[in-house]
Amino acid sequence: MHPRNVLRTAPDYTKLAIKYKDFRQVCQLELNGKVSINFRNERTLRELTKMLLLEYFGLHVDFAPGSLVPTLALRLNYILWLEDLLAPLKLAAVKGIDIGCGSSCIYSLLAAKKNQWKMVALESKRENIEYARENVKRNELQHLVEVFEQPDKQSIFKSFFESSSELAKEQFHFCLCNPPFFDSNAKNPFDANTRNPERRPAPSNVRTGTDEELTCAGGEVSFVQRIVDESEAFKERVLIFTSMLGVKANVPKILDYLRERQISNVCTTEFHQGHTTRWAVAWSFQQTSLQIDTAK
Ligand SMILES: C[S@@+](CC[C@H](N)C(=O)[O-])C[C@H]1O[C@@H](n2cnc3c(N)ncnc32)[C@H](O)[C@@H]1O
Repeated sequence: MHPRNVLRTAPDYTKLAIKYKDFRQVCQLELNGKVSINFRNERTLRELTKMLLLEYFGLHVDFAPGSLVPTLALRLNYILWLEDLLAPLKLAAVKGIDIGCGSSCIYSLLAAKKNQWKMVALESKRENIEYARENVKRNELQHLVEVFEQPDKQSIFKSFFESSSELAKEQFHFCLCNPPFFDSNAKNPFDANTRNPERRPAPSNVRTGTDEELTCAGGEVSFVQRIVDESEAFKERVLIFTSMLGVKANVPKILDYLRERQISNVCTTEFHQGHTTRWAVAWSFQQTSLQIDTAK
């Protein structure tokens, strides 16, 4: 985990269960008086994420029924990596784009609340847009986060930059993305595995999220390739383009895709959270060299 991740030290769930009633209701009390958490239960994960966001960041967040429940440790690792990438630029005010913010709007809320970054959160799913806007409002972050309704699921930046939004005229320092992972064209989309079963234990968390949130034609590789394509069209509008990847084997595919387009200012990283590892790629068309691999 990133050295600055507050969840590097395991939270005291027993203390937190005493403090938060809704979280207490999904905890199990062990014979030794400590509480345990069943990470395989969706409701438990919801209450856990809600409670951690409130405890560590004072954020009140709700999720659309059935939608993706984000794990906080991973989202924080991504934000902290972005902080590291941006640090050499010594910017007074940071502006970012969150591609596919989900119903929680978690990345934009964290970026705004933790770092006062100004965020545009793009989302294509109607219900997620409504929840995301409500989450921004509930936390009084409307001055920092604008949720933009993506009218075309095939579009990444185009619809936004060509919209009449005042923010569309601005330049952004970064974009981030947790792309839909599974391939909707596959026979059994959810059979795709993110891990090598011989080397890594089974995931401890239940999978959450609707088909629409988790799948797209071609899976995450196609989605990130579309970000690369559109980054070429909008290279002057965003300084550092980034995306997360759910599978290690997809990292070289994206690096090859970037290389084929002669995009050479590139770096990668790994996000470690317990048994779960994720990867991320960053690229830029500007001169400022990106930090090289910083596995956290
Ligand atoms: C895997 S979820 C990530 C949600 C959230 N960012 C998180 O990490 O918890 C991907 C999100 O992208 C949205 N999405 C898919 N295609 C999109 C597009 N072209 N533009 C904006 N959002 C899109 C989906 O509806 C979904 O909410």
